[in-house]
Amino acid sequence: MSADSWAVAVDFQEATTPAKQFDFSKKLERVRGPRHMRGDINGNLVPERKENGGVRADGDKVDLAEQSLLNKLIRRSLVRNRNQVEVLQRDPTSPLYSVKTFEELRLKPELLKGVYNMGFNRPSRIQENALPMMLAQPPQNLIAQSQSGTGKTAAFSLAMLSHVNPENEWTQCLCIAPTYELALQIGQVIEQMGKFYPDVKLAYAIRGNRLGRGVKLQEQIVIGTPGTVLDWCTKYKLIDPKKITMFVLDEADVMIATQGHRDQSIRIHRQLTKNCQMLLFSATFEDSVWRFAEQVVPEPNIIRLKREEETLDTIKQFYVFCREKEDKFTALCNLYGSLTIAQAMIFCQTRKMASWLASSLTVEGHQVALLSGEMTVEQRASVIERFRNGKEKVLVTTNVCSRGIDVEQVSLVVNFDLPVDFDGNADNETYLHRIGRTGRFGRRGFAVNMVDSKHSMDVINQIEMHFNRRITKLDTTNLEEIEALIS
Ligand SMILES: Nc1ncnc2c1ncn2[C@@H]1O[C@H](COP(=O)(O)OP(=O)(O)OP(=O)(O)O)[C@@H](O)[C@H]1O
Repeated sequence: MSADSWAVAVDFQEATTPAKQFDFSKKLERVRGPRHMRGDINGNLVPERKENGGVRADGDKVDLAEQSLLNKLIRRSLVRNRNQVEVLQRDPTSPLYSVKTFEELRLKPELLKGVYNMGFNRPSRIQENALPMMLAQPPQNLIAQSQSGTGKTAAFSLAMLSHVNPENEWTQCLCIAPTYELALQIGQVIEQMGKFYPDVKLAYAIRGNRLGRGVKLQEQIVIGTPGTVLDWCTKYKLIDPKKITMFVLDEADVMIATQGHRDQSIRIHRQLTKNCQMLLFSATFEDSVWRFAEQVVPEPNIIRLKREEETLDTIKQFYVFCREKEDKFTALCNLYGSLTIAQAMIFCQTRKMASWLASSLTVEGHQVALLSGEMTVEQRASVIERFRNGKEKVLVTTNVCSRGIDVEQVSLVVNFDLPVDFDGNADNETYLHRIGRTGRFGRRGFAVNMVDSKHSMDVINQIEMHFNRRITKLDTTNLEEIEALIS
C-alpha cells in the first residue's frame, strides 16, 4: 500500500469509526495486560522480567541494575508522593507507631546531627512508618515496597547506624545490594549519615576488595554484593554470620533479576540466626519478588507506598502523518519553528535512528543532547544533568535510556517512533511513561506522535482506546492550525 493510500484509508477509518467502538480484545488486554507485561502488586503494568533484565523491541537491553543506578545518580531529592502508606502488621494488636520528626526516634545525637546535615528536615512518607518499626525493641522484620526515590536507602542506613554497638568490634549489620556500584551508593549514604559518628566503621564486600583468610573484620557494618558477602561469610570466614543481628536486602526486584543472586542471597540468609532482624526493600512487587521476600523475611511487617499515578489529564495529544523519516524530520522542524518550547524530549525506537535525528537537528542549529544505549551510566547521568540545567533544549533518546528522568521544564514530548511491544502492539505503559512526564505537577504539556504507516495508525488507535483519550490529527504545514490547537 502506498503512503497516500494508507493515509486515505486511515482518514476513512476515522470518519467511519464511532468514537467509542467497543473492542473485546482490548478489554481483555486491559484485564490481563498485553503479552510480555504483567500486573504488579500496585496494579501497575510492568514488563515481564527475564534474567538480567531483558531485551526490548528497540534492541536496547534493559538492565535493571543500571536503571536503578542511573536513577540514584540523577536524583536530587525525594520523589513526591501523596498516597497513603499501607501498613500490614504481623501482630495487628500491637500499637502502630509513626513519627513526624526525627527527634521522636530518640536517635543518638551524632546520628541526628548526621541526618540534619544531609538536609533532611522530617521523615519521608515511607520513613514515618518504617523507621519506628526498624528501630523497635524487640526487633521486627520488615518488607517495604515503594518506588525509587522515596527514602528507603536513607531509612535502612539510619537503622543500621542506630542498631550497631560501636564498642563491639565485629560485624553486626550486613547489607546486600545487586551490584558493586549500587553497594557503593548505599555505602556513601551510610558514610554521610554517620559522619559525626566515627566510631562506627563500614567495610565493602565487593569484588577486588581482598582480605586475608581468617582475619575477622572489625567493621560493624558490611555492605556488599551477594557473591562476595557469601565468600566472606563461608569461604574466608571474615564475618561470623551468627553474630549478625541485622540483615538488609536492598533492591529485591533487581536482585532476583540478576543471575545467581537469588540463590546466593538465600544461602547467606541461611547462615544467619533466627534472632537476626531481616529487612527487605523493593521498588516493585511482582509475584516473584513477593515469593522471594517471604523466603528471606519470616513473619514480616509489610509497608507499601503505592506509586503516584501518572496521568494524561493535563496533556494535549496529537498525531502527524508522515511518509518516512525525512518527512518526520521536516514535521518536527515545522513544529519547533511554530512553538515556544521550553524543552523537548524526542523518543526513537533504535539507537541508529536517535543518532541520525540528533545529528540532523544539530545541523539545523538546535542544541541537542543524545542519550544512547552504548553510553555508560555515568555518561548518561551527565547528559541528563546538562539537559536539566538547560544547556541543551532538546533531548533525543531511545526509551531504555530515559526511564525515570524527570525534567520539570519539558513541555513537549515527541514520539518520533511510537512505543510498541515485542508483537508490534501499542506499549501503553511506555506511552504513559513518556508522555506523563510533560504534564507533571499540574502543568500543561504537549505530546506529538509521528505516524508513518497503517500499522502505526493502528497503534495510535490502540492507545486512544486504552486511555480513552482523543489524539488529534495535526497538520504541521499549517502553522495557524498548530497555533490554534496548541494555544
Ligand atoms: N527524610 C528525607 N528528607 C529529605 N530528603 C530525603 C529524605 N530521605 C531521603 N531523602 C533524599 O531523597 C532521595 C531519595 O532517597 P533514597 O535514595 O533513600 O530513596 P530510595 O527509595 O532508596 O530510592 P533508590 O532505591 O532509588 O535509591 C535522596 O536524594 C535522599 O538523600
